Amino acid sequence: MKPHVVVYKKLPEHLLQRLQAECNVTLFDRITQDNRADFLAALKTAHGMIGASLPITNDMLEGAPQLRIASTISVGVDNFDLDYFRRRGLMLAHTPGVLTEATADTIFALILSTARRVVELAEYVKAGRWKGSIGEAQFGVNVHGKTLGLIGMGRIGSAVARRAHHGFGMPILYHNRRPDPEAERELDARYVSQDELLAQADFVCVMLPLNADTERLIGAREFALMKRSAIFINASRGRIVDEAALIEALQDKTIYGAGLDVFEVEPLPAESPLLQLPNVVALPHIGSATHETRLAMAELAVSNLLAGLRGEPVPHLAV
Ligand SMILES: NC(=O)c1ccc[n+]([C@@H]2O[C@H](COP(=O)([O-])OP(=O)(O)OC[C@H]3O[C@@H](n4cnc5c(N)ncnc54)[C@H](O)[C@@H]3O)[C@@H](O)[C@H]2O)c1
Ligand SMILES: O=C(O)[C@H](O)CO
Repeated sequence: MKPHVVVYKKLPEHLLQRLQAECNVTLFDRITQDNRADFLAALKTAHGMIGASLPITNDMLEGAPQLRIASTISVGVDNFDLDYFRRRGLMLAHTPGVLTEATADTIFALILSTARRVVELAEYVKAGRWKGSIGEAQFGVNVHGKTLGLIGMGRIGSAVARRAHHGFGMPILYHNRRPDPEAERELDARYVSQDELLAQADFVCVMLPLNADTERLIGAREFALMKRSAIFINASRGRIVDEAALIEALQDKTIYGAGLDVFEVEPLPAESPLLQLPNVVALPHIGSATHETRLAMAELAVSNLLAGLRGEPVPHLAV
C-alpha cells in the first residue's frame, strides 16, 4: 500500500506528481483557520508530512500515530520540538545548503540598504521630494572597509563573510560555538567573544538557529555594548532578539540602524513601532525567496521525504 503524505504548503506541479507516483497525497496549499480541522484529520493516517511556515506542535503530532517523517521546506527547524522527535523516534528532514547563497545575498542587501538608506531615499524620490542636489541630510555611511561582526559562522554566516571579505574589503570578527579555522585562513576572520564583537563591529549580523540557547540572545545589554554607529542585521529568527529592546535602541539612537528580515511576530503587525523608524529596513522574511532557490528547497524536501518513506538514507536529517 502507498504511504499517505500530507502536504501543507503549495508545491510545484512536477514535485506533486513525483510524490503522487509513490504516495497517496492530501494537499493543502496553506493551513488557515478554515482548513485546520481537515489538516488535523488528514494527519491521523499520515506516514509523512511536508511543508513550511507552520508551527507543528506536539499535540498535532500526537494525532498522527503512524507518522515516520516530517520534511520541512526550510533549513530552520524551530517550528518543531526536536526532543519530541527524538523521543518518538521520528525523522525530521530539512533543506540546508541550497538556500545559503540566496540568503547571504539578502543579508548583503540589508547591509547595503541600511547603511546607504536605499529604501528611505528611493521613497523620497518617488514622493517627489528630490528638488535639488542632495546634502548631508541624505548621506549614509560606508560599507566597504568597515568591520563586520558575525554571530554564527555556519553555512550562511560564512557566505556573508566571503562577500564582505572578497567584495567589500571588510575585516571580519566572528563568534560561534566553536572556532572555524577555514574562515580564519581564507577570510582572515578573527574569533572573539560575543561582547568583544558587539563592542568592535560596525555591522553586527546574527546568523544563528533559534533554540533554547539563542532565544533572546540579543537584548538591551547587548545593544548598549554596540557602537552608537553600529548597524544591526538579523535574518535568522526574530525571537533571537528582544524586539522591544531593539526598538528602544533604535528610537534612542543607542545604535544607528537595523536591517531585519525576521520578527518576533510574522507578519510584522501594522502597529509595530519598527515601521515608523526611518533607520530600519524591514523585509517580509525573504531570505531564500528567489524562484530558483525556493524550487531547489522544495526539490530537496521532496527527495528527503521520499527517501525516508522508502527506508533509504535521508540526505538531510535534522533529527
Ligand atoms: N531569513 C531567512 O529566510 C532565512 C533563510 C535561511 C536560514 N535562516 C535562518 O538561519 C539559520 C542559520 O542557517 P545556517 O544554514 O547558516 O545554519 P548553520 O547550522 O550552518 O549555522 C549556524 C551556526 O550557528 C552556530 N551557533 C549555534 N548556536 C550558537 C550559539 N549559541 N552561539 C554561537 N554560535 C552558535 C553554529 O555553530 C553554526 O556554526 C537557520 O537556522 C534559520 O533559522 C533564515
Ligand atoms: O529557515 C529557512 O529556511 C528560512 O527561514 C526560509 O523559511
